Amino acid sequence: MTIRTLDDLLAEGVSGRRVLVRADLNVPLDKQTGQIADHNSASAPRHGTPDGMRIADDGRIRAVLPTLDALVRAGAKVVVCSHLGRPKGAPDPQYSLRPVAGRLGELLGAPVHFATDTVGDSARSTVEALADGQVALLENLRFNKGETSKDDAERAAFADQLAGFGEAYVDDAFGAVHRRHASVYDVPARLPHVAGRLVLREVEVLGRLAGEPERPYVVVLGGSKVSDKLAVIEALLPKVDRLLIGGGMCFTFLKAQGHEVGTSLLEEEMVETCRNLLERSEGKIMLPVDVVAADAFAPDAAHDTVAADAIPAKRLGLDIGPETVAGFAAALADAKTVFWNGPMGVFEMPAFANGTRGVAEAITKTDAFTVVGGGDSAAAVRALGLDESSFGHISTGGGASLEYLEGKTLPGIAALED
Ligand SMILES: Nc1ncnc2c1ncn2[C@@H]1O[C@H](COP(=O)(O)OP(=O)(O)O)[C@@H](O)[C@H]1O
Ligand SMILES: O=C(OP(=O)(O)O)[C@H](O)COP(=O)(O)O
Repeated sequence: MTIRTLDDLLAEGVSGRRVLVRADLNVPLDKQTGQIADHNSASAPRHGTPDGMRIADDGRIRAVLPTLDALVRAGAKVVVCSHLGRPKGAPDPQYSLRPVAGRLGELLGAPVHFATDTVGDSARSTVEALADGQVALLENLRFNKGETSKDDAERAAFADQLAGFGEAYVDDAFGAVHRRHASVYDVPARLPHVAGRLVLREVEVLGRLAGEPERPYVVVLGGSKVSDKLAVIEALLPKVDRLLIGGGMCFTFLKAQGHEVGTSLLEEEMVETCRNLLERSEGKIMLPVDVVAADAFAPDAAHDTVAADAIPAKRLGLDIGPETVAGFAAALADAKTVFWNGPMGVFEMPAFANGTRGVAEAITKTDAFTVVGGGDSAAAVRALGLDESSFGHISTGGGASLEYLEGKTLPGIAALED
């Protein structure tokens, strides 16, 4: 099995050819409403649009620049596609990629032509009008049911339309390679396909962790995509020495231990799974002993640190508490390999950012090989003003890197193999 690379495609010559690039431009956005405090503007300048959405962190846009720059310099007509957020298969203005087109143009130093639909009239005319070395961005892939459909025929019909925009396909969307979606899985079957620079680099570095990581190997999990990640824990447990669970992930486990979690993020139908995992974990799983519980999901909500087994009924846990941070730091201290995915709390609100900051700092203090994965986790590192160079690798994919570490064959990687 081999995977051809962007360099192979460039060697064939792409001048004047239309190249379809699947990128993961799923950047964190916030609204200019003051709802989320602008605590990170010093380290991460925001890029806004008149319609009110701002890019809180442009790391995922920057990550795809090496691939796009190379194609532009080689004179390709570059058609970029991506998802943003989780719209439900129909246009939804809050998930428009328009602000991303603006920022991508600034970073590339040339305007990016934005199509207001994904495969409709606007996309067709935008792609048609591209000159050599120009870049177009299509509107959010997930505005179309076919992108994420479980029905093969529905995905295929959408993939046929998308593939019509390229003579070759480059996958540089590492953050989405674990998704069996039309643009990731079905389009490469229809076009000559290669891996972009970002995908290659991610696979190379994460390969170090997927093989024989130096021990102790500690994995830290948080964030809010609870059901996605619970599925991964089972496979990871035998490979790790310790698994520290915070963020929105921890409440389903606390519930499984018999504690009430108030109105915290909870996957009721996964409680039994968590109970089984705890029973079989041989003591490897560490959960919070205290949490910061608030009376609302808001930056100015009243909040207190409470014991993890005493969360008041009307409150929700928005961060791990200081005792937990100290315990997690101790569990990390002798690690030789660390993988961290998912913020420990709602770090976007300063009142609930201390857990994420504390655990991130503890990770940087180890002499381990450290990898941070995930759009929001990487954004948190930058937003909290942490030194990016003190981590071994900052991956653009959270779910993708976790599934890669599991040793799974990922649909988006398999689709590139010849
Ligand atoms: N206790 C919590 N309750 C609700 N949301 C949380 C909690 N802790 C963290 N989060 C949220 O999780 C989000 C990131 O989750 P996720 O997408 O899983 O991470 P990543 O993008 O790094 O993979 C952040 O926006 C953060 O606000
Ligand atoms: O943000 C992403 O993943 P991550 O939060 O696991 O890093 C990717 O863009 C994939 O998005 P999805 O989890 O909605 O498929």
